[in-house]
Amino acid sequence: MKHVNIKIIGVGKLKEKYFKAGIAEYKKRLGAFAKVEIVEVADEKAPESLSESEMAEVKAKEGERILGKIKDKEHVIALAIEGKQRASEVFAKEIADLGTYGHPDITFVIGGSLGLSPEVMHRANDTLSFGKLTLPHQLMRLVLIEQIYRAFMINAGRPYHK
Ligand SMILES: C[S@@+](CC[C@H](N)C(=O)[O-])C[C@H]1O[C@@H](n2cnc3c(N)ncnc32)[C@H](O)[C@@H]1O
Repeated sequence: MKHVNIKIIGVGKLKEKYFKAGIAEYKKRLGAFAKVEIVEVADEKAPESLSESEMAEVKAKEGERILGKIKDKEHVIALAIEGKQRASEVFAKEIADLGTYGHPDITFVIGGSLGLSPEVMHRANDTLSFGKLTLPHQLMRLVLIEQIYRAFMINAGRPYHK
């Protein structure tokens, strides 16, 4: 498989030590296969009392920050509950194919507590859903990086994936 560059863009600073430790571990493991960058953009305050238009505003502001971190050449995969689900083996092959067929810069985007803006969804080349369950965006980073690591292990034919 050709070399690929993985970028994960998330909203807000990761606070919990246990998420940080898990992500650091998979980032280290993934480093054997790919360049990995984790980018955090600032979140907007989103109290319970926001109106529809205020919520759209929060997503739009966070979305602008996300888009500011994405270059034209990047293949963007937006994480969304209503996005496309696939088996880990299929996901692994997609990553390998992107590397092989000229899209080595793969960027995953995880929304904030209210989700991703329409502008970010529009920029995305693809979507990825982990099912109908809503995962907290911080935990999503950990689950995602494990699945990316799993994909590389599958592609390398290594005994990790069962
Ligand atoms: C707390 S969720 C946002 C929930 C928001 N109501 C929505 O529908 O997007 C924060 C982010 O985590 C990611 N996320 C959470 N659960 C997911 C799932 N099951 N599949 C894919 N992405 C998910 C998405 O990127 C989402 O924008």
